[in-house]
Parts: sequence; structure tokens; C-alpha cells
Amino acid sequence: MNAAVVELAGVGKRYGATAVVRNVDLCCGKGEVVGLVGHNGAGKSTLFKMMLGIVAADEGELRLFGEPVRGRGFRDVRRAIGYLPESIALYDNLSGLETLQFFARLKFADPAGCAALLDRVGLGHAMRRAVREYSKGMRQRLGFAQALLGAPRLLLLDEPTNGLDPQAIHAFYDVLDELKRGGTTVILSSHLLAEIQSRVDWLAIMASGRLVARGAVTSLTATADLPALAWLLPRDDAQARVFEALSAAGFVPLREDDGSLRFAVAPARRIALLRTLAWLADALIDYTLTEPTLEDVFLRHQRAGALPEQRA
Ligand SMILES: Nc1ncnc2c1ncn2[C@@H]1O[C@H](COP(=O)(O)OP(=O)(O)OP(=O)(O)O)[C@@H](O)[C@H]1O
Repeated sequence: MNAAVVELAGVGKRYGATAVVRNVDLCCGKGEVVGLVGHNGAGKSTLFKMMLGIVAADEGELRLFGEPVRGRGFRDVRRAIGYLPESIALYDNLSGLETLQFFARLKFADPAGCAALLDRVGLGHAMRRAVREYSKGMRQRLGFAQALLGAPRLLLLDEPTNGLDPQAIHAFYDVLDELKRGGTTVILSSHLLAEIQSRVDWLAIMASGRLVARGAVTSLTATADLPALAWLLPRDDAQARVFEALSAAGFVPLREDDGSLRFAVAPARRIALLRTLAWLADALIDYTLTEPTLEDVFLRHQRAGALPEQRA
């Protein structure tokens, strides 16, 4: 069996009277790429910091590679973890190469590999320039290179594509693919669902400190029980017939100015729609059925997850 790289059970954190992470269970295996998504303040960064032992959990158990976080054996495990914080502190007067060599010494990694690492993140051309001259995206790439020092077996990346242009985002995910093939486990947080959904093995959705859903994108969308959106364009002479047939079948169509009709189709009513459309085929010019997106799933979980917080 694939031993778990990350095992969190019942993890919680409070700041004063506020519970910012609540009862989180999370398990990630070797070579998995996991997306952690959630609204601002959902608790993603706090969860990363607890996994690294930077912030102490108030409740629950955290183990990485089988070692309890903040336990005696964690120091060695910590060297196998690369971390990109949400905002990394850099010394503006050092060059990119000097910066990475500095981090390499802190991490007991070989500074000789720094130039190659900067090439890998697309900073080879700028490695001798002072960091003060770096753009936001270049700083982010330097932060990523820092996280890759020492060939980590687990990468925790807090909003790693923040500030990157589309080409750099593409290059970033290419590096992740390579790392995954080499067996590295990656957990990355993001607000960009459209970007992340095709690049991760599965997603964990946080809302108000709780993990409210997890799974592959397809299964999250399938189990969310959200309606699809149907759009029909009836022939001019068949508008009334189409409207009445849909209403008789239990749908609630809304007529647009151009004569087209829109209505929601619950998952359990999809076959009923198919039958109605087959019967109406000669009366229609066009139709589309738009599936719920990951964005819809996310918003649904955010709303559901926010309810207990609002009641508290
Ligand atoms: N040191 C701290 N003291 C008090 N409250 C804190 C501290 N650090 C974080 N918080 C609070 O904990 C909650 C979770 O913050 P966290 O940074 O983990 O969220 P996040 O999901 O990473 O948000 P974002 O997407 O905006 O980065 C927030 O309400 C935040 O204000």
C-alpha cells in the first residue's frame, strides 16, 4: 500500500476565541498533486504552517512521512519538505543566485545546484541581477526555486502562481509534472479554480476553517447535485408548443427577448429533458446544455460551509 505522506486527523487551531481551522482530516499519498482551495481567510495558510510546525495546532494529530510534526524525528523530515509561503521575504541587495545560495546554506542543500535550479524556473537569464530589480512574477519564481532546494519529497506551495503570467504558469505546472513523476507529493493552494482544476489529481475545499469537500474534479462536480442549465431556440411558429410542453414536463422555462428559453435541469430530471427534446425535435432550431462548473461547486460549498460560522 502507498504509505501516506501527509496524515492530518482532527486538526484544529484557534486564535483567541476564533477557531480558524476546525477538525480537519486530510491524507495525501506519494506523488499526488492536491489543490487546496477556499475563500480568503478560510484557513489554508494556517494549515500549511501547522504542517510545517511553524504554528502549533491546538487539536488533532499531524504526521508527515509517518513522523509527528514538532516531534523529535521531525527535524530530518523537515529537510525533505519544500515550502513556498504566501509572501516570501527576500533581501533586495542580493542577486537571485546569491539569494538562492543563501537559502541553500540554511537548508543544508548543495549551493552548486542553484544556477541550474534558477534555469529550471526560468530565471537563468536574470540570476546575477539584484532582487530589487525583479518583477513580482520573478520574485515568485525565485521563491519557487527556493522551495525546490534539496530535492524535496513534499512541496507545500501557498498560492504559487500568484503574479505569474500565463506562460510562466504553464512552465510552473510542467515542473510540477516532472516532480510528480519523480514521486514528489505537492499540495498547492489557489483561488484560481479554472487554472487549478485540470492540473491537480484532487481538490480539498476549505470554508471557514473546515474541509467541506474533497475529491477529483469530476466526482466533486458529479456529487454536488447541482442543476445544469438548458437553453432552447424554438422555431418561430412553434414557440407556444415548446413552452407548453416544457411546462407540462415540469420544467420552468424563462422566455428571453430573442424567443429562446432557459431553465434549470436538476440531475434527476435529465432523462425527462431528453424525452421532451426528442418529442420536440422538429420544433427546435438549436439547444445547449451547460454543465455546472467547479466554480459552481466551490460557491455551493462556500455557502454551506459559511452557515455555521454565521450562526455562531
Ligand atoms: N497570527 C494570527 N493571529 C490571529 N489571527 C490569525 C493569525 N494568522 C491568521 N489568522 C486568521 O486566521 C484565519 C485564517 O487565515 P489564513 O491566512 O490561514 O487564511 P487563508 O485561507 O490562507 O486566506 P487567504 O486566501 O486570504 O490567504 C483568518 O481569519 C486570519 O485572520
